[in-house]
Amino acid sequence: MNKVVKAAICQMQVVAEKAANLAKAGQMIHAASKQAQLVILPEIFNAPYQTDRLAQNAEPIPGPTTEFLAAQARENQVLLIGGSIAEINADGIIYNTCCVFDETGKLIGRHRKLHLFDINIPSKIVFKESDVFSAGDRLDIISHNGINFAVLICYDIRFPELARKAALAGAQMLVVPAAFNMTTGSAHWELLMRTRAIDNQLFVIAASPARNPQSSYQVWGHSIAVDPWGRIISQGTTEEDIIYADLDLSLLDKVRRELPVLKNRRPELY
Ligand SMILES: NC(=O)CCC(=O)C(=O)O
Repeated sequence: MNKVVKAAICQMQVVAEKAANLAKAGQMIHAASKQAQLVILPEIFNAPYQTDRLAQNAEPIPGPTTEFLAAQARENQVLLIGGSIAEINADGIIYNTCCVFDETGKLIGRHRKLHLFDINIPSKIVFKESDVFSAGDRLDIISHNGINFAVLICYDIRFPELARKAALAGAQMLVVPAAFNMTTGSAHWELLMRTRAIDNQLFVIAASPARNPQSSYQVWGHSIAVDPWGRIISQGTTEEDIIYADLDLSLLDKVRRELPVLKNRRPELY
């Protein structure tokens, strides 16, 4: 296989007004489409990532935000990993959900966050996603134009079994809409993305929002693309920006051939 995928991460600043977030996402997707075929948005890109604001911004799928994303994918001819939104289903259950659209605007994949971000680090950060969200219950491999990938949403990346399951099911890349915070982001963001890439010898592409001083939840930023050897291909700062990365899928075969850790596993022992 010798295929280079041109990816773009839209590290957009998320503000209070949904219309402004959609407008910003649209501008960034359009700009990114000039150079990239795969475009990624961050977690909860259409509304503030605050537990007291998520339910009021929840939408059905299909709904206004996913219709907007479908149109963006179609008009800009990109494979669009639509960050995530608060999804409300017919029973009133709310999920943190990523939708993936192909270049015709067709919904080709959906991932509901599997691990809810409930943490309490005294005098640093308390966050309880489970006050609002219910957890998803499945992991899918999405295949499109010879690219196989899994979507993990933010906190999902901390669970090595999940990433391993995706790799063993054929994922060549983990795409991670995210919104790490200042405390855990500074400690673990880069390490986790690089570790999952090394563990599983695949690409990891993680999209954060840009930092917004007005937000109650301060994001870490530093959107990142990592190759199967664990090298950082490109990384953002805390500012709004589009981060580009060329993903040479032939590297995956090379790394797995030369250092065959996936083949050398002894799953019967652990
Ligand atoms: N939105 C999230 O899931 C945040 C995850 C996070 O910050 C972490 O440290 O994990």
